[in-house]
Amino acid sequence: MTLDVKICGLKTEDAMAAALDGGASHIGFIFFEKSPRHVEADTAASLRKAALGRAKAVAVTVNADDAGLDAIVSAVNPDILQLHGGESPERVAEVKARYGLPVMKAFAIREATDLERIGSYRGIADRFLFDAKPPKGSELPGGNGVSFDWQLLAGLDDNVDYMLSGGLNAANIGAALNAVSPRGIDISSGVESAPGEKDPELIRAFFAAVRLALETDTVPA
Ligand SMILES: O=C(O)c1ccccc1N[C@@H]1O[C@H](COP(=O)(O)O)[C@@H](O)[C@H]1O
Repeated sequence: MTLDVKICGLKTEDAMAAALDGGASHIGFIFFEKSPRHVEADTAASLRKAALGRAKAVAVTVNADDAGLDAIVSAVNPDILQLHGGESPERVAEVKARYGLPVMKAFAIREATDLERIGSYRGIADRFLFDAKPPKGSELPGGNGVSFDWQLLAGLDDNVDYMLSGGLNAANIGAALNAVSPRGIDISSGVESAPGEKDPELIRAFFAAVRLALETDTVPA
């Protein structure tokens, strides 16, 4: 599978095994206490061992300070930091320099103008992640199972490296990959039986749907 696939919000060994056996290129751990997917650093450190040599471990944080990031990086030794809050370009640069790790910067998208913000992060963030804006009242900046209009990304130039995220699941991934050509996709609540509860069967079904989509002619090259 040349498309990167990130299964995010992993908390258990059986979910990790389903993600890795399915062919995940990235596995994500959420460090955000309000999330039902939040894990302590020592749990993530233990889980990530199974991914060594198989998938990249992504630490997902939201406006984390240096002390919080220090604790995560030293315990988990992630391959990538995903910054899913309102981190400025200067903060992204600071984080990259402090840890020497690639940074994936998340952006919440609802309308075309939301994409204008990526301009000041180009050359700083290593990759972008496009997620939907959280629904009103949600305490979570991500993991809401909400999609946005993928066509908004169709005009991006080819060298914008991004992961598509937000409300993806086995039923809609074919349409998503037919609409746009991300270098990676990222899923969390679409492979859960309840908030924060990953379902290995749904993980397997998602990979099957991705493979089917990639095999069909409808996916742009
Ligand atoms: O999943 C969470 O709880 C979460 C909390 C804080 C920041 C990001 C979070 N998840 C990210 O949300 C997107 C999409 O999730 P979904 O597939 O729509 O449920 C994904 O990038 C996660 O990394």
